[in-house]
Amino acid sequence: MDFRIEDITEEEIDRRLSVVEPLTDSVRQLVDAVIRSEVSDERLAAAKEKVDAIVADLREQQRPGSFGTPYTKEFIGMPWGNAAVGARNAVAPPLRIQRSPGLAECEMVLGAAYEGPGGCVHGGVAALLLDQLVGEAASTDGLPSFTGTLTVKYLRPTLLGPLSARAEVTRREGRKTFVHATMSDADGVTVEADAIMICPKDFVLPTGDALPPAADRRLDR
Ligand SMILES: CCCCC/C=C\C/C=C\C/C=C\C/C=C\CCCC(=O)SCCNC(=O)CCNC(=O)[C@H](O)C(C)(C)COP(=O)(O)OP(=O)(O)OC[C@H]1O[C@@H](n2cnc3c(N)ncnc32)[C@H](O)[C@@H]1OP(=O)(O)O
Repeated sequence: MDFRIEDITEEEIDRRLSVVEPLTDSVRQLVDAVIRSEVSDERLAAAKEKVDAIVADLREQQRPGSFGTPYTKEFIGMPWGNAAVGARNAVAPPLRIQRSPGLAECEMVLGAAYEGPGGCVHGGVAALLLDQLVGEAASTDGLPSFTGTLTVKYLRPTLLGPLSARAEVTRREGRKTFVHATMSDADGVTVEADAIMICPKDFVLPTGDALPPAADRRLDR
């Protein structure tokens, strides 16, 4: 696992985010436009050439492998490649997660890129987002934890559009944290999930440093 330390200031994090977040948002727009475009085949083929040119430009300098999750020395996480919340990852829906001890919640608008059954949110996308939230709820207050078991119950179809989600720690038992999560539309809960989150045995940071107290850790900016 990649938890490298990158010794940069909060100002530098903000500067980097101010460059990459608008780019990521434009790529999200591109994904949505490709799905829903009704322009001619010729214009679609021309768009491919333009996109290929941008990809070639960006590939001139690439890091090997994935982005990983660097932390600053102050333990601010930069999970910018993360599939659910990565600031550089257009696959991740645009989320702003609010965190408080044992709780993580967010509002979002899921569009065409997140479709499963026609007009509805893909069940795997709902599970992805709830998995992220249960991880954050468990890790903001207590031990950093990985998902051991995630049980997802789809109560009724979740229509694409404005949604909210929430995860709350219900109980802790040693290294295990139990979390309950829901996704809701304007009419109430559509998906609920229960997770057993586990802090790995003898957890130490790869740097060898002791884990800082929960209050001093921030999952991102
Ligand atoms: C500031 C610096 C912070 C550094 C960051 C560090 C860590 C980062 C962690 C979190 C990051 C923060 C936020 C996260 C946000 C989102 C996360 C998204 C969630 C994910 O996307 S995460 C990826 C998917 N996830 C995995 O990739 C896990 C793969 N797996 C393993 O890494 C091990 O398998 C592990 C660790 C799960 C257990 O390993 P282990 O050796 O510690 O377990 P052990 O045998 O000692 O069992 C101890 C007790 O847990 C019970 N138990 C064991 N396994 C269980 C299971 N699966 N389900 C239910 N209960 C289970 C036993 O029954 C026993 O219970 P009892 O004590 O009652 O007997």
